[in-house]
Amino acid sequence: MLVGITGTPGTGKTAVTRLLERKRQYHIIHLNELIRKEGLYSEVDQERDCVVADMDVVEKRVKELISNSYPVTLLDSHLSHYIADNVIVLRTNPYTLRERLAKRGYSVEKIEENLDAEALDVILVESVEWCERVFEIDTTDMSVEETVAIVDDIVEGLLKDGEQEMHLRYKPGSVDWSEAFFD
Ligand SMILES: Nc1ncnc2c1ncn2[C@@H]1O[C@H](COP(=O)(O)OP(=O)(O)O)[C@@H](O)[C@H]1O
Repeated sequence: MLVGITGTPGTGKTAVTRLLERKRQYHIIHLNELIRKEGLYSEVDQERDCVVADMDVVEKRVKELISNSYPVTLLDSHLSHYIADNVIVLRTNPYTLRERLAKRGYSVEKIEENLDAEALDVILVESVEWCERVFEIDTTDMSVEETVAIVDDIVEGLLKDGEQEMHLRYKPGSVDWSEAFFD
């Protein structure tokens, strides 16, 4: 089973999947690294300082890499919802996100673009459009370990057909930054 861990940059996808990697419970693909390492992109966006992934090629490569030795492969990327049917969307309050992205040295424009995307639920909406099952976690006041524990619970629910309960608890649309951010 392929499960995407998606979300706006800075919401914690890498921190969460790196910690999960240490537990060796899941096969984990860090998709952005793979795209750069294997050149799975069609162009380089100089202005945004990023690459434009060739999603057909990327999807094919991910399917090749899915390991039969693990029941679950986690796909870490803000693009994972274009590939996986099950996705967990990590959310972070835009004010907290601003601090995280500023620490990364992002330009003001890049920070604002990402904060708008988070505040407007862009990745959540795309996920609901593209994926069969979508879960949403507000990680703002959580530790990485707490987020990992919830991801574990959701994946276990998916494996045991117990996703209904998880779905109620982490249903998409439960996070709303509009009041906090647009007042
Ligand atoms: N509850 C949390 N879940 C995930 N990351 C968190 C959490 N709280 C704080 N963080 C921190 O936020 C940062 C998120 O960065 P990163 O994992 O690279 O994000 P992304 O991969 O989504 O771009 C990390 O420094 C991480 O330690």
